[in-house]
Amino acid sequence: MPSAHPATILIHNVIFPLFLIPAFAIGLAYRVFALGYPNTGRRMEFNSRSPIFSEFGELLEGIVTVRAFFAKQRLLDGLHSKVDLSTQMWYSFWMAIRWLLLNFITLGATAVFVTTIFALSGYVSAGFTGLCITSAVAFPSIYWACRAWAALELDINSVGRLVEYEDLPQEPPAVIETARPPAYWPSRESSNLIVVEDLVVKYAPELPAVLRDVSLSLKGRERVGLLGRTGSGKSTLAMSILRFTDPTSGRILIDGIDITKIDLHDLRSRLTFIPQDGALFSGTLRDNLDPFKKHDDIECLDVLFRVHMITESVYQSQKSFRPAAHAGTRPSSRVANPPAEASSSTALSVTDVESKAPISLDTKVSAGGVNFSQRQRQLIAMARALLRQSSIIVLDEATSSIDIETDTNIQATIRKEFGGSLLLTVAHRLKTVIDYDRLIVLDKGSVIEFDTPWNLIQKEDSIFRNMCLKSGMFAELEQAAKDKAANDGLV
Ligand SMILES: Nc1ncnc2c1ncn2[C@@H]1O[C@H](COP(=O)(O)OP(=O)(O)OP(=O)(O)O)[C@@H](O)[C@H]1O
Repeated sequence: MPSAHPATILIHNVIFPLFLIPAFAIGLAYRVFALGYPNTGRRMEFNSRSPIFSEFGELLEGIVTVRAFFAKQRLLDGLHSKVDLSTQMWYSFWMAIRWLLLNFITLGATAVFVTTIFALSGYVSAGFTGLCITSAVAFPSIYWACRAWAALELDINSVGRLVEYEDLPQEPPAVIETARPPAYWPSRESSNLIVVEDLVVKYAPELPAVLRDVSLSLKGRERVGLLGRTGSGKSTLAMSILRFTDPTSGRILIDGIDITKIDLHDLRSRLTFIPQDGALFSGTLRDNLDPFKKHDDIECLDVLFRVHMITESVYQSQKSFRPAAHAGTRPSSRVANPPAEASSSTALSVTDVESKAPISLDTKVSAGGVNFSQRQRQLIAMARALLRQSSIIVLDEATSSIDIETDTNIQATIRKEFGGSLLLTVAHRLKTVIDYDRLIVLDKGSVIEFDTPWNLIQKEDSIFRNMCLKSGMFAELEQAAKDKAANDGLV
């Protein structure tokens, strides 16, 4: 093989670096396109798609409200515009991909062209030219690297979100072995069963206080109504007792124990909460009533009957087929004597079963209890509370979606069955709580009135009296409050 001419070698060594100029320019162009793409293409499309899913999910959750307010068209238009935007972004995304591919192919062709020019000028050996051209032809495959990189970035974003969720403030550990309350806690005989001291609650450090310096003391076996305008903090106070929100300052003592010092499981297993919309899980009705299988079937049927979920005829027929199924559990003390009001003619005529098939303990419950109405879910929550017989029961507007007739029956059941417990009811109906022992009236997070219904209704400038006057049932409420006070020997 003839050796290269010395002049050629000189030219190679001095002039060849000239090739670096177009190589640098082409490399820079690749970099600009490659870095620009992930910021524009996939992210635009991704960001415009997630609002559709979240809005659709919210829409399904609130479909009843949407229909009630005839907001279907407005929300549909909103959803359509989001779908339009996402489609535009999707189109732009694919156009960006094509644009990127076109640019990369052009850059690859430019690189081949420049190499060829250098080769033709004789400055580069044939072998080196071949190597350069082969490499330049492969340059557009950077395109796939770009797409993979963009996909990786988006996936890493999802991991980033998971890491964020990991850093969210957590509830305290479920079990604090060193601070377990005694088995008899909380005692229903305590004269200071719930004591709230200077309680301040905020939902977030930057938000204003929802409860401000709330102080009160509730006795065992007392029935206390919690009243106030919307947003006054009734639910927050009720939830604070179960530590759904922790105090910003102040404390809540239950039968002498600060509830922040014991574990959540102990606290919540000793109290009963009947929420507005009782949560149910998938399984049978029996599983929902008594998940830990502590009661026999007849006790479960008994409580269903007591809350008017089943009629007396259904109760009697199912009872006869069900001996006490769970050996070793305590026998029902109530079965022999069905509740007085349940055996009355009113109870006999009440049919609370909304479906035609009679409800039994084996009735299937779908996840979330969606095959039961909200009213039935509340009744089941009440039946569960009856089974548990806790010394503290918190009811959050538990009768708000129940018709007047059923409400009357339920109220009678509550009075009879929960007599041995401290009952704290978040109420919207004055009638519900007018014969309670005491009423708490909240306004803007502060307790402004706390007395017996009779004392409050008599007070000329009391907010409770004003509420009664505005209800249009003043005379009836006043009489009920007076009867209650007379019963208690207060008048
Ligand atoms: N999760 C939350 N995050 C932030 N603020 C909240 C939250 N829940 C309630 N609030 C605010 O706390 C205040 C009190 O709400 P709360 O639900 O306790 O009042 P309420 O008297 O029970 O009202 P309602 O009668 O409408 O149920 C309201 O201003 C409400 O906007």
